[in-house]
Amino acid sequence: MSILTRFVSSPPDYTAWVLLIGIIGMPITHWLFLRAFESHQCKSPPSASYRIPFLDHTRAFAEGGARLCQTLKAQTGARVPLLFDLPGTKVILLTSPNIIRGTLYNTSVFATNKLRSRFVRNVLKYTRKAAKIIENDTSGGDPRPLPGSRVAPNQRILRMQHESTFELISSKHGMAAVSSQFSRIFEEGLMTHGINNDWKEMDDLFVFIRELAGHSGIGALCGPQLFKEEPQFLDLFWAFDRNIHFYHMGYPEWLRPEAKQARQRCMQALSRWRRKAVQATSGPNYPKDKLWDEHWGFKGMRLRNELYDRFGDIDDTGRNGADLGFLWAANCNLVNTIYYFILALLRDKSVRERCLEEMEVARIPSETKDGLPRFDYNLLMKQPLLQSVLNETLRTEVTSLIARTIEKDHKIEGYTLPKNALSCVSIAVEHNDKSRWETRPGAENHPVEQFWPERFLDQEQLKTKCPHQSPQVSMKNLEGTFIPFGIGHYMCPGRHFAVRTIVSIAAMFIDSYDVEPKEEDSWDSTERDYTTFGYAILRPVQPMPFRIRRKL
Ligand code: HEM
Repeated sequence: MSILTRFVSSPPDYTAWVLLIGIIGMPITHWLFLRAFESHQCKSPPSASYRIPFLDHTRAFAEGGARLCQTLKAQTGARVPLLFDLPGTKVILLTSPNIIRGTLYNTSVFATNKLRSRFVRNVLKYTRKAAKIIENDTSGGDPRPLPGSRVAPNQRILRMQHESTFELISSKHGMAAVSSQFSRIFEEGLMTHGINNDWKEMDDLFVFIRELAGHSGIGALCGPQLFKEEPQFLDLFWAFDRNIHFYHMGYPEWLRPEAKQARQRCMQALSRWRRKAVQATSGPNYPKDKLWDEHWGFKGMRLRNELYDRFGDIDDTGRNGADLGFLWAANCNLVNTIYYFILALLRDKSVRERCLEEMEVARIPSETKDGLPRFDYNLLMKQPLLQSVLNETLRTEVTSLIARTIEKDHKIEGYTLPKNALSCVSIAVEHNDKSRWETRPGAENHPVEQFWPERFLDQEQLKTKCPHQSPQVSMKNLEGTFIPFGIGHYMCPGRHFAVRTIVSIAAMFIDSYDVEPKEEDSWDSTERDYTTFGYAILRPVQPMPFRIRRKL
């Protein structure tokens, strides 16, 4: 009897049937058993702490600012993913280096496109169709598309933005061009204040630096024409920055007319600026290789406009939004970091003097008429204390939230992160985790809340090994813990430009000017205005009246 006939014989051949069911059923049973075992092993993330269920978490994310900061910081040190159950969305807070590395590097599961799309629609006023282009681009910014992505090469808007803007600003020549324009505008601005060898009293150090650095940041990227189109641009820009959470949440504009007006006027000015730049540079004699000119500012701004020509759905409003978004990303953290870094150097005489010694190593002859100093940037950046103070400034001040959507169920450290939830890493939480920062060698007596300028110096080398050698910066065990620019594929594309610019500006300023607070204790205020928490570095609350003079 053939095998097949044994299944259709009468009476039935029960042995054959039992064998067949066993052969097919065993692997299935095995698979089901494994699945059940795995899901039993992988728990759902526990809920983040709250006082009033549901309400506390919803209110924190809806309101943002100080309430969100408090709610997130209360979870510091959790070491497991924590769930915030919000109406219609689950947000999973990811903490600890293992979990952060295991998620943010995994770009096929932890994606940015849907969140970017929401941001450009709500904050930057893209049309639905234009936002869809961003949403559909799952290919990432690298030359090779991310695994699993099938976006057509001519629809890879992220890649094109990387090529036109981010790679250019990170390149040796691009970075030097924009950074030197930044310094030029900053120094010209300083000169207009007429500060000489006599003390001059001023109202607020933060406003003073922010004006100078804001003009420089926007002028270095867009050239001088934008401020001619809208002399109030900087004030409107900072008003836009203050309202970023309001826009992002999609609240109706009529609730805050000043927010509506600030964004509208910024975008109108950008529209006029771009139209004029196109007109002035469309002739055949325009030197397209120039990295910087008076019309476009940075070449990347012109290339961005040309790239949008390839996307019919990105109209004038979309381009205004795209440019405003880029200006915002470039300046919202940079400008305030310059302020806090300069403040850290001014506040502590011993640190300032040691940093001035380090700067001497990098000094090069100044050729400028104003006598302002010049430094070799590469040498400046190698100076350990300067690096440590800058890192400590970034550690204590950066508050950004790094958000992704979870594209499929993902298991990590015994927990299942559910598909369609939102994952979120809080830089402020990671930068304030005592269990990681206070256990570093030599850091036991330096609480995370404290600004400790030497935190990033190798304390072991300083104290035990070679106390006579000049100190080294140590980033040991900080991967996934110190993340001011994010981590992984979507890390900040402006980070090299930012560091170079911050250090150059601070060195020039500290070397050339004496600055004193009018009221001694105002130097130490750590009070912050939390309005931009999660998006950008916070502003100080108290004005800081000061006196300033050119060094003798
Ligand atoms: C102290 C200064 C800065 C800090 C602390 C900072 C921090 C960050 C962080 C945390 C992110 C999010 C990364 C992620 O989602 O994984 C980011 C994104 C970004 N940053 Fe920066 N940034 C700074 C300066 C700059 C500058 C100077 C530029 C431009 C010249 C810039 C351009 C951008 C852009 C365009 C993005 C979005 C990238 C994307 O969509 O993939 N940033 N930055």
